[in-house]
Amino acid sequence: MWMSTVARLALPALQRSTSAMTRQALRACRRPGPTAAPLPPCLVSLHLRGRHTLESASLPVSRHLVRHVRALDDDRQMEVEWEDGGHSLYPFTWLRDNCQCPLCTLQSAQARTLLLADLDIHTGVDVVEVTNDNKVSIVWPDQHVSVFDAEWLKKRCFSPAARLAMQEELFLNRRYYWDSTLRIPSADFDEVLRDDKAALAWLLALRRVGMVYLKGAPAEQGQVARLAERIGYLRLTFYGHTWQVQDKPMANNVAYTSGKLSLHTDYPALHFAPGVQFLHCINQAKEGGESEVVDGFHMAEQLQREDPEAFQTLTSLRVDFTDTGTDYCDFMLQSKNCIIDVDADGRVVKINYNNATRDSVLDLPLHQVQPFYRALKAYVDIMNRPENVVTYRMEPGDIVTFDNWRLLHGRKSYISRPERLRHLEGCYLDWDEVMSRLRILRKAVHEDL
Ligand SMILES: C[N+](C)(C)CCCC(=O)O
Ligand SMILES: O=C(O)CCC(=O)C(=O)O
Ligand SMILES: [Fe+2]
Ligand SMILES: [Zn+2]
Repeated sequence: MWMSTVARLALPALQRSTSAMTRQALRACRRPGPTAAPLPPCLVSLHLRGRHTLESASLPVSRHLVRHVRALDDDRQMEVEWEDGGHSLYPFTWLRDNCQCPLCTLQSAQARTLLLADLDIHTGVDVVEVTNDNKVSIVWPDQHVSVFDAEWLKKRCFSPAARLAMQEELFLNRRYYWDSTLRIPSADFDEVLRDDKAALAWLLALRRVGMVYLKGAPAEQGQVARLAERIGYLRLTFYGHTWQVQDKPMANNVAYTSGKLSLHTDYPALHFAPGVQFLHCINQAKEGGESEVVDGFHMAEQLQREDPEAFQTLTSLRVDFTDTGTDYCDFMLQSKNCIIDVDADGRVVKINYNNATRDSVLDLPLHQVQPFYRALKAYVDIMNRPENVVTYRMEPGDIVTFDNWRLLHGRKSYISRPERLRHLEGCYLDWDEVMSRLRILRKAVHEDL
């Protein structure tokens, strides 16, 4: 199994920017150039999805100076002319709504106290001017005064490019797509727990690549919970705070047998499936039990290209999923999910597919049943192509952390030995909490420089 070390590679890049750091961390996943030392043949092809460059994700370091401001009263907008020649427009309504003064904002919570009932969405302005400390001050008709920081305004510019850059900084939605040549980004378990830079590199790669391998954890229960605490808190489900993947009598889930698990995302029986999954190998089988993963977003893109009709079907038809049993407590789940979720702009955002929990109830008109199976088969066939699948074998102490909205994972069947049971411990988190920690770490690491 070939891997690249995210933490170590990320360090020198920190002097530049977060995005440079990501780039550095991810460079490890690329196939080395012809000048590199003799290398294993099976490395990497990643390509970046998205329209803009990595640089736009960087935290701004330059200082933006305001040259001039003026009120465009007819448009009810304020225009800022920047020292570098650029211009930004800000609607009066938005400016009044976002007044940062202690009357309009609860400073301790950085939250708006101004009520919408008290916002005049047709307001004019009396005076706009640049202060001598590079701020913009506005006097409103009722003589309320707002003062805006130039940097703060610049980041909130409404131009398409500025909005795109801000959204990328907040959400890191650009992904590196991969296939079987991926070198799984890897990091040291203890380092990630101890060191903020290592933790940041881990979460950046988890977001961009969708998967990071952590090595060196103790081969005993409790480690995925420690890792979840590093971020915030884990996601409780009916299978418990953490759960033990073992061959169990009267298994309440196909995962708890020694059988093969075809490529799946976990928990499509929930309408909001867990965003992130950790799996820690405590004991591996002597024979079988190897792991497989594919990049579900990349596979969806391939499906869209090769078979647009199937893509259309899987992004529009909602499929029933079901899960009944007892574990943390008794449960009887039903959900309806598209196999491929797209956002309002048609971008793939989440895969929901576990063949084991797909319900026999299929809420489709008769004529859509066969087209649905045809489409699902087309997607699964693409996933199962050897050039798309990454195979690895977990050993005791290994933890795989991955994007459960994006990756599909599976395992080969194994021979179960009761005296030395194969044992993985797993847990879930959600992306909101993971991204929250990522932003805090990014801020802390940048301020530390
Ligand atoms: C591993 N486990 C049992 C917690 C969940 C398996 C995934 C699923 O049923 O969708
Ligand atoms: O046993 C494994 O390797 C994977 C288990 C799994 O996918 C699951 O528990 O959902
Ligand atoms: Fe799973
Ligand atoms: Zn105010």
